[in-house]
Amino acid sequence: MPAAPLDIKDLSAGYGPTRVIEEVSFAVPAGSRLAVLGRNGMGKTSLFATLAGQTRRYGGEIRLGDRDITREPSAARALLGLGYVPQTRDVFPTLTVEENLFVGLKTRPKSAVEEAYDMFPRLKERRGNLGSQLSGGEQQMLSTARSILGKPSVLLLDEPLEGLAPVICEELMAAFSRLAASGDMTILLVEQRIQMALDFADHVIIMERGRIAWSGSPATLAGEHETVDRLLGVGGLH
Ligand SMILES: Nc1ncnc2c1ncn2[C@@H]1O[C@H](COP(=O)(O)OP(=O)(O)OP(=O)(O)O)[C@@H](O)[C@H]1O
Repeated sequence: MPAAPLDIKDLSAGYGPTRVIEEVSFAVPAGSRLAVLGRNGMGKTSLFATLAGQTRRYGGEIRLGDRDITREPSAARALLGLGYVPQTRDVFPTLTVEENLFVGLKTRPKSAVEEAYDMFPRLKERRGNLGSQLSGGEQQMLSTARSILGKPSVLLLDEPLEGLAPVICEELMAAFSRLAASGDMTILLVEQRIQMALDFADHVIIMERGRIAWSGSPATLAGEHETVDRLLGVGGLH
């Protein structure tokens, strides 16, 4: 599937009676890279979970390409091209690394797992190990690789660098950039390492208490020290 645009209008959602996403609207053009930033607890993970159909929606609309997916259940959204790598590392503990990757292939041939091994040589070394035997960083790689193998048209990455060594972070961000640049995927990224997110993204939104408090380009944000201090915390850019 080629990259698709994502269009969000007036989206409000939460958990049971608790609303944590409030009238959020934004559009992400096909093949572009959006960074979603904000301090802890401001709603970044909940926004992605809402896009993936895993929270209770109170109102608003989500369009993926030319389809309205607002009322589609989570599994249908995945089939329609929405890939989601949650912060909680979605690894099957009793399957091997390779079996985990096979699950991500959907209808693609098994030989396509080599794409994951090219991206993460570490996974190739551990292809016969069980998911439960991997380190946190390896689980992170596996969860990300499995989603990418499904060739989603829009990929939601919630803190994909957590637990990874700096050199691997840089390789991974470069790989994400290539996926977006090749027109294969539209990528939305939640990341605490703000500078890395800004280097990657072509557009940024900052969330505060479930709303979008700021939206603009990485270059503009880098010059707005007051915004960075207020919405991301002093010393936010590093
Ligand atoms: N399962 C849940 N049930 C009820 N409230 C929740 C649940 N998950 C998150 N929340 C609340 O929703 C709000 C937003 O949390 P969320 O995890 O989306 O923020 P975040 O910006 O991703 O934070 P972090 O950077 O710490 O991951 C918080 O007030 C949080 O306590």
